[in-house]
Amino acid sequence: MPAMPKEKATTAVSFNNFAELGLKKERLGVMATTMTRMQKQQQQQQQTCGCGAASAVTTTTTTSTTTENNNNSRYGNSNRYLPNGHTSPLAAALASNSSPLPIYTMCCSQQELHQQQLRAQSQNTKLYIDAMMGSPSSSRNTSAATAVEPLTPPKKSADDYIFGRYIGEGSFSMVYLAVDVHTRREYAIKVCEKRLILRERKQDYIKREREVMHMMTNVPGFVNLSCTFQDQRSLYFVMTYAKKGDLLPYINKVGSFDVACTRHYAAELVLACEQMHRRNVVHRDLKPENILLDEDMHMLIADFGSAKVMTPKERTEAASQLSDRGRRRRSARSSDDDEDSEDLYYDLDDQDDLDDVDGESNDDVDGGDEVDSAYHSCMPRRRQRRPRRGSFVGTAQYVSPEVLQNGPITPAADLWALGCIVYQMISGLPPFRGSNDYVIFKEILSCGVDFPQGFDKDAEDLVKCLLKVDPRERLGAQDEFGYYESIRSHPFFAGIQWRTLRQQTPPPIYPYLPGVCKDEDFPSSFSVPGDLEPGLDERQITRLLGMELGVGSVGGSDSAAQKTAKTKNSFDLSDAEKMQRRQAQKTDKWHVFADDEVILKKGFVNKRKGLFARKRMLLLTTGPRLIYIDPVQMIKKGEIPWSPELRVEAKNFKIFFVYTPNRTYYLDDPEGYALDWVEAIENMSKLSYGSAATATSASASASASSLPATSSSNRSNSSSSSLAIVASIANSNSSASSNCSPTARRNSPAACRQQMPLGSLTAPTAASTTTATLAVTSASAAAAATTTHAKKTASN
Ligand SMILES: Nc1ncnc2c1ncn2[C@@H]1O[C@H](COP(=O)(O)OP(=O)(O)OP(=O)(O)O)[C@@H](O)[C@H]1O
Repeated sequence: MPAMPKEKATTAVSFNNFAELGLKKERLGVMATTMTRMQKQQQQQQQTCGCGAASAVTTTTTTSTTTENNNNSRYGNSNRYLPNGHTSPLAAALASNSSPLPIYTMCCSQQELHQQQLRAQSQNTKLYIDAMMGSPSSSRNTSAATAVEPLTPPKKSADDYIFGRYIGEGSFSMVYLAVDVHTRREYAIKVCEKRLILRERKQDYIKREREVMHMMTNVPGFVNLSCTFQDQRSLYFVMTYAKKGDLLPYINKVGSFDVACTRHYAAELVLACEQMHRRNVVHRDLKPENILLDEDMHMLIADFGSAKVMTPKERTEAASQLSDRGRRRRSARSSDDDEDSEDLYYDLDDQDDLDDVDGESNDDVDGGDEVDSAYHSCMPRRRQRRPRRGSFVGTAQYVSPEVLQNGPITPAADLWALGCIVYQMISGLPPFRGSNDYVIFKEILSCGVDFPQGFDKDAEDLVKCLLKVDPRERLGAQDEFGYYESIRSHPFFAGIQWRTLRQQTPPPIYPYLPGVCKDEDFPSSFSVPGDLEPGLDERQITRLLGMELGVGSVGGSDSAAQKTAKTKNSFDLSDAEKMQRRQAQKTDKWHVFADDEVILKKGFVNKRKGLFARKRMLLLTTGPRLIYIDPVQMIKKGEIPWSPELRVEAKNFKIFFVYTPNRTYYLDDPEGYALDWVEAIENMSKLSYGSAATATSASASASASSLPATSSSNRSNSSSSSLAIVASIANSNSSASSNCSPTARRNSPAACRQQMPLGSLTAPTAASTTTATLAVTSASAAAAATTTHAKKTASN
């Protein structure tokens, strides 16, 4: 999920590293003993080497598919399960790791020696991973010897779960939905490949994630870690399954949330921050992708790989460092005792990789434009990662200025992220955007936040209070430890019942469209376009009622092309007609964007994403395709993907929505041809996918046409929309995931083979519900708009 390299590559694990890792004392002690034993054995082996050169000996734990159960093994409370009185599975694992089997003992050349040392180092690293997760070999040995076998909980292994489907992937992990064969409970199981962890040197990351997940298990609002185990190839984290996926696709789908919805999720995030911070955990990578949603649409915070667990001393030191205004980032670099201090340092003076600072990606084939480009850059995926000389913990768009400047890490870093996320929920995009990290970082340090028109004023104030460059000035930073009174009492949160928040049903996800009034069919801001001809002739009526078939809403300058288009009302063109039309449109300046297809309809629209809008020329072609073009730069910006699931809905004469499985496109035709567009797109859909694709829509349309155009009907439209949004995202999640990705196949062919349909795992009616709901919504909205128009015409 996170796209940025989160940490400096750790050196191969040596004994000294353990101390840096801040392991608990007893664990450190046991590890020390083990490592000393290993070193001694190596020395002994070296002594047996007769050539005088130091030869390395590697050891093996004779790994097998035996697994080690760490179930319920939170340190300190699970001793009764552990063999030989060890205080943790880690200790038990390490202590029993005392009989490594020598693989070889041989005299060797320097080169061989080097290779052997590398192998030994890697083996030590492996042992370290074993130690983190509980060593399989050690557990086997120990359990054989132990007298307390009956107290050992049943060992878990991959065989205890049915792996249902692929959910997603991280840098070195795959996450699957699985069912415990004994309890039938669903879990998300993160399977981390040891090979990749070693290669990427992510041992610390994994250790930290496990440690913090343990700390946050059973805390409301967090993904529980049910158990961990491992086999020869992988480490397994068995976690709460967050059924509704992460927050980002929801924002993406509706563009942005309405205020009630934003308020609720922001409040849940405040509670989560309180829970973490009172445990001295700073997440450091809060972002919509790391906010998962449970079945009831409540937040579950995940992904603690970047988290920092602060000791009280560190907290005090950070606080005092914060007050030292004269401290500059370069001097901080040498003195900071944060284990990640070098990782955190991002050198903004480094011009080495400042290519494309002003560049803008035009190659957005996924249906994006420059807003989307910014958006996509806000969702840095792994493939967007670039190796850097200095890196940092977190994700570019949400990283706080003090993290960028290598300042002391305090919980206020998460409050900064909270401000970014509130901004994104309301507006659709994070506050700091840019074509590359450098631009984003400059934006962050200058804290130049623009609030687009329509941004809720209380939300704006809250965001401004949270996005303070000086962490001490951030709202909540001076509050009582782990209780953000000043945030809770901000006017934006008025009405929030904090104590029962997680028991309440979250508000449905409504798009936030200040231009679309929910209580009237025509927003008061509607103004008649100046370039329309006066009168109410047949053509105007047709335009107003949206009955004109297949004729484009073309601006004045394109009226010739419009006349050409008007000659055909049907999209069902013969080959000869197509050829003729193509010939005729060659003089049209938009023709070059149509890839030699016939342009059936075209017109300027404002394409909205959250509160942001861009003017675009929209083309409907015989493809069928919906292509949008930047009319200033004359660049194709993207396409709305066609599929049988594509649906279209008119909100009023100006605004229409195009629903696709993964995104809703909010389009605003300033000339008021929204109903034309709906009609044309539906016609094209019928033509491409048969009447079945639109049959539901048509029948719903017939029945919905008798619906009164009241505000309540509008509200129910919105409600249907939002339900559909949840259903369709959940559905698209499952359908997208049900296809085993290439990476999944590559990494876990067995798991992919196991992708059997698990009846209890899927929501079989989701697709049909979504389709029907959207169709009804579309039809009733059109009916509402038409009826109201008729009323207005009559009154005129
Ligand atoms: N408990 C869970 N329930 C449902 N989905 C999950 C769960 N945990 C992770 N996922 C999903 O699985 C995907 C991969 O998650 P994972 O934690 O492996 O990687 P990541 O955190 O995205 O990336 P990285 O490991 O690089 O930080 C994500 O898309 C995430 O939304």
